[in-house]
Amino acid sequence: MIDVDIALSVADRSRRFDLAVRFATDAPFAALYGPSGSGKTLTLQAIAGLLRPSRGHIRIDGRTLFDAQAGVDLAPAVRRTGYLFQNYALFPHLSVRQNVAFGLTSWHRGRLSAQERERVQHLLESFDLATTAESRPATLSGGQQQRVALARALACEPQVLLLDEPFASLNPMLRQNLREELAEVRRRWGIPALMITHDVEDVLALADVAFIYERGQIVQQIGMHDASSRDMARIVLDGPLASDTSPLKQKLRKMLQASWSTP
Ligand SMILES: Nc1ncnc2c1ncn2[C@@H]1O[C@H](COP(=O)(O)OP(=O)(O)OP(=O)(O)O)[C@@H](O)[C@H]1O
Repeated sequence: MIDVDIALSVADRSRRFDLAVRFATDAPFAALYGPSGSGKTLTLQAIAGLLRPSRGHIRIDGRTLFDAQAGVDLAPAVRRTGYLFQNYALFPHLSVRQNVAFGLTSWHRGRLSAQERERVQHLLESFDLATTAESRPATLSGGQQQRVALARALACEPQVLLLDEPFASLNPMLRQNLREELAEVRRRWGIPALMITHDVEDVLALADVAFIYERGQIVQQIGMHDASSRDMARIVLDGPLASDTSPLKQKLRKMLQASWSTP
């Protein structure tokens, strides 16, 4: 169960943004969906402990990561959240093995215990990366790079995976394959995921529930398995892809618009 109820503000000299979101879900795969600048990344950063909310709480499986009233604010390293950054953010100067080990906090102290070395090796093997373990990320395919990023995110034995637009800037063919791979990994490891996306196809292919963001708030929650045509129309037509012109999305738009306008 992911239980989030937080408010926070960020500001620089000229602007200020207020986030106030509340959701609780036990869905295995939840999408945070909405226009650019609506507060999705700030939400993930707050869950990971990279930003401190001014009020509220964050609980995962009953474990409190943050509670303003009770004065609980766990450090990012002990929150057990597996963060998969946009475009994976692999370290180009580190080998695949070192990138995966980076997910373990002790790596930063400069040495891994025998048990941790074993865990890294196990992750490399599970993700079919053992033969590329000493290579640099740039020499890997897109799929292999995603697997390195996932292995790194899983190294800390997370209670939740936080995925920030995992497929942004990938070509459509690769996207499709990587969606399947991500779904399979998530199932195999049995870890719930929160995924930011701008792509309605990610929501349709992966999400059990979608939280629709607008201007720092969640304005709707849509259960994807029993979504009505009106809900679906909202996702496609009112979402950030309303002006998308790809043929598949245009077709879907027409279909949904028709079903939406049928009494
Ligand atoms: N440190 C900061 N100082 C000031 N404003 C910030 C700061 N961090 C984020 N913002 C602003 O907060 C708003 C929400 O940002 P956020 O990154 O959460 O949006 P998002 O929904 O994830 O967008 P995208 O989908 O484009 O990544 C944006 O207007 C952003 O410019």
